[in-house]
Amino acid sequence: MARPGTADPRAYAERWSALKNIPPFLAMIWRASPGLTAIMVALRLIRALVPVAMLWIGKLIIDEVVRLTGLPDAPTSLTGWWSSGLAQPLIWLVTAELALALGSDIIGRLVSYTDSMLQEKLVIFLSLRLMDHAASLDLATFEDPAFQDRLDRARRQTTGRIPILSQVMQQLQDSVTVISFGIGLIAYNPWLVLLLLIAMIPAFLGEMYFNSQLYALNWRRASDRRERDYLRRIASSADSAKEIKIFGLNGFLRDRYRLLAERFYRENRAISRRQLTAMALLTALGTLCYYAAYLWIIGRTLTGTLSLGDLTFLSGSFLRLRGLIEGLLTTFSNMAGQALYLDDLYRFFHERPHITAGPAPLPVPDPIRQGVVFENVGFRYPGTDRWALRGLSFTLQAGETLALVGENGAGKTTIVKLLTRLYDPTEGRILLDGRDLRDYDPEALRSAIGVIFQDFVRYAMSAADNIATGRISARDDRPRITAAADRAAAQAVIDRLPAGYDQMLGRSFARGVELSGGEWQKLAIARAYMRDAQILILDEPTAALDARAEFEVFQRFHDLSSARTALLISHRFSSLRMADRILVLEHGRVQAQGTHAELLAQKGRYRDLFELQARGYR
Ligand SMILES: Nc1ncnc2c1ncn2[C@@H]1O[C@H](COP(=O)(O)OP(=O)(O)OP(=O)(O)O)[C@@H](O)[C@H]1O
Repeated sequence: MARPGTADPRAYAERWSALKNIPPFLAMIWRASPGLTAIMVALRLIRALVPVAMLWIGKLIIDEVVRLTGLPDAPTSLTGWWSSGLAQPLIWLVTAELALALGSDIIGRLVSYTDSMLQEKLVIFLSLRLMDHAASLDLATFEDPAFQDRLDRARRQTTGRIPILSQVMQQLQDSVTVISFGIGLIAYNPWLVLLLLIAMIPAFLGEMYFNSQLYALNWRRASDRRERDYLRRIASSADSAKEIKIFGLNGFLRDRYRLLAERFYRENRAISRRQLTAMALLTALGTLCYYAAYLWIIGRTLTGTLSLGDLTFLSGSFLRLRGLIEGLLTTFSNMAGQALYLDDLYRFFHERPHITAGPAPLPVPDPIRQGVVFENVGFRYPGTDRWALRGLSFTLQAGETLALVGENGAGKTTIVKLLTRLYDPTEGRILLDGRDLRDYDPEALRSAIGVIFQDFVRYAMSAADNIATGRISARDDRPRITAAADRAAAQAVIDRLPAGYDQMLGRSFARGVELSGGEWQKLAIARAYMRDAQILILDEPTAALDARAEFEVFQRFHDLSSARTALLISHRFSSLRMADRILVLEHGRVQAQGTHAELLAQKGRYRDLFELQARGYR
């Protein structure tokens, strides 16, 4: 890693090449709202030409005043001027100047208005794209920390990079203004423009350099920043407040946060200080050049080569040009800096899922006739060397309820992830009705499976929506939601809520009601029933349920799943015994299988675990 503030030539070059990101960004702005973009460009173009027009009319006014006051028989009173009609052209000029000034104000307001509307449109457009794209990616991608960094950066771009829109537009407008002033100046003396450019370029390059340094620093710090944000979040979130209070973790979290934040601050400061001195010198150079040109113009006016009007126009143009070019170069450098960050957004958008439907995916059989077969399946999580599953073979027959049992880390949840194609096996294969899972469309496959994970999501939404997420297309089908709640023994939970099915749940929003762990779990189980899926998977669905609730849930599960293929994961033997068959897993392999009675008779691992649990109840 480069020492903070040290020159990183790669970052400098990257900055220039990042400008290539601007055209696709403009294309996105256009796609976000073609109408507003067109209006914005038109308004800015008009506005761009106003300054030169105003200054030129100003010059004409001064020259006219000088000419009129120099007339041998010039009137001496205002009424005299009025009645003589001599001042008529002057009045027209002043009126034109006034009209331009008023018009420019109005256009300025319109530009701000379209700017902010367009920004809103762009945020919506980018956020929707981000959400859609994130949803299309593999779970493995999400579990990769490098991807997390990229996602974090991209997420910031959806709102953080919005100023680039105004910058690009302003740049366009200012360039047109600069060209219009430049043409005026060149007409008098081309060297003036050259002098101006020479004065500006060092400051511009300096600005570019320091911005690239700051970007490089931010880039390197993405993962630290994520940790910093994470610490701040857990130290101040409702979910963690309980544990942080009880364990007195605040000091520990604060210290870690401060350590990271201060390191970031120090590195930032080092660059900013160097920027301060260097840029002060380079800007002074610009000022010197401006005064050199100013002297030249004054000299030419004294010698009579230029008129008084020319003097105002030229010195005004020069001053405006200097400000404009300076602004243009700084914005350009900023824009190039912002464009670097756009890289992160594009890189995220270019991320592709690997688990996709083949060219001619098979329809998922309905009904499933044979079931699922794991054939010598081995699986390693990406980025790890350890086999989570190895040489795993078993069958889940159609219509049967199969239970998985095993100690923590035995690989139970991993089996579910493979079955739902959140991951593909590293070796071996999984068959559904004799065909590899990869031959089916993953989305169609997932919609045929109802699964509730241990770490199901507690949506800060209404109770009805929390159930409807199991089949969001049936969100308005209240009878279906009620039936699912009933099957999951969740009806009583809903009945106790002040607003019933419409009750907002969780603590995130006003009027939200928090549920107990078991109550949430019942809603999650209802979610699985919403699906009407061919294969039902419950991954430790009853861990938070009390004994009576668990009995009730399983009784219903048993009644309802008699004709349905089901996979049940549980540590509780009371739940396991209702399965048709039980698979005992150990270190990612099948250690034994059979019915509850058969396994007990085998005097193996299952019986040991059963005895251990039973002893606890005696
Ligand atoms: N996302 C992941 N990345 C890397 N390794 C993982 C990941 N998820 C699980 N593992 C590892 O894979 C192994 C199997 O995990 P799995 O979650 O399938 O176990 P389990 O049997 O469901 O355990 P539990 O009873 O605790 O839920 C574990 O050793 C775990 O450390």
